[in-house]
Amino acid sequence: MSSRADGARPVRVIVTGGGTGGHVYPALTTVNALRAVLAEQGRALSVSWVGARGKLEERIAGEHGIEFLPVATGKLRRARNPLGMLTWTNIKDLARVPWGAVQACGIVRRLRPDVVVGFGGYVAVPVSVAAWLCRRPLVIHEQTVRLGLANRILARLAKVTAVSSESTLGLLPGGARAELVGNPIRAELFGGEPDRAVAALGLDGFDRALPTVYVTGGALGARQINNLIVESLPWLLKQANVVHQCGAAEIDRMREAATALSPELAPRYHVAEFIGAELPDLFALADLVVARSGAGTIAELSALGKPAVLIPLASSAGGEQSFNARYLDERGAARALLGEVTGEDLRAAIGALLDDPAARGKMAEHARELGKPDAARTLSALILRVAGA
Ligand SMILES: CC(=O)N[C@H]1[C@@H](OP(=O)(O)OP(=O)(O)OC[C@H]2O[C@@H](n3ccc(=O)[nH]c3=O)[C@H](O)[C@@H]2O)O[C@H](CO)[C@@H](O)[C@@H]1O
Repeated sequence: MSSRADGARPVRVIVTGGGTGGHVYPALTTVNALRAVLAEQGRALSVSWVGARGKLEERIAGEHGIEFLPVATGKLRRARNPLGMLTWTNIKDLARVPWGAVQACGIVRRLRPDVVVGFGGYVAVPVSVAAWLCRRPLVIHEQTVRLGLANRILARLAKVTAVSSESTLGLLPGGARAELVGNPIRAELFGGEPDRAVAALGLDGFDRALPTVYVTGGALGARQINNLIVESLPWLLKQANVVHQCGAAEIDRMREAATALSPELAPRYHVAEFIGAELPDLFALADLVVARSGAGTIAELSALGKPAVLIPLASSAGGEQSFNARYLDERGAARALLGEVTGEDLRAAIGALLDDPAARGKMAEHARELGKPDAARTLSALILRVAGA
């Protein structure tokens, strides 16, 4: 097995990771950046994505012409049943991990990648272990400020753990090598145009003299945020237009709630289950964002310099979303609403920012200071260095 990529043939990379947008989009963005960097050097990329069957990564890899290879995977849960014992599901999931590692070993042996890059999610565990067992160089990317459970284990096996935030550097286990790169975000997010969002989403009823608030619950939507917004809509729409991404499971309930709005306010409200290709333009249109504080969302808000009110998912692994939200809040880059959030809390936070464009401007500036718009290229350079390319 050759240990270094030579100049003549394509650089062979296995990426792995998935489950949610927070892992999948950084992986996709990095593949695109690797392709671009290598093309500038007149070289090609040969890439395979190892993920879990039926999850977001399979669809996204397919849509972007990336070879997809499935392996078995299971959730590594810390929580057990109330008696403190492992449940049957825990045991089944645990048993799938070594089987996934056996499958992943077969893939790594066959493809002989120059480097394996893990972006987190349960599926990254067996594939990263396989890279280590087969002595292929491993790079781990951590999106969150806190180090996830899987990546804390895998960091010891990796040549380099690439982190998104400076404060993560101190959290790595002894012996692990870390470099700060940021969290890769899709290049197209930087090219948004407000007027295109109005046309693409059909926002003709919006009052363009008023600010626009973009509400997002993360790729799947967030019931808590949906409830808070529905309760606050009659107040909010008097002073702003609202685009509300609510998740597929809640779209009917949200449309039903919107029928109660007065004819004067209703045209200022647009609800969607998911924002696809319109996202760059919508970010450009938004004067304020109300969001969950998943790592992908906060990386985007920072890189784009968007003022935000963050409502973290309190039960995210290790309270990671609360940590993210607090991190931005302490740096003046967002307003975090922690613990039990009431409609009144949300209205106070939104109202303070809508009434004060200068405060929004300052918040946007602080957000931009934390942003790392070059993360994808920095990470690509690191990956190619580890690959010996
Ligand atoms: C519930 C859960 O476990 N969440 C985790 C998950 O976040 P999750 O994947 O839910 O959220 P993130 O904020 O990290 O990423 C969401 C991504 O989806 C995109 N998007 C969202 C809505 C939409 O309509 N269109 C769209 O494109 C966002 O722009 C972003 O790129 O992985 C993150 C990264 O490890 C973690 O920080 C989160 O705690």
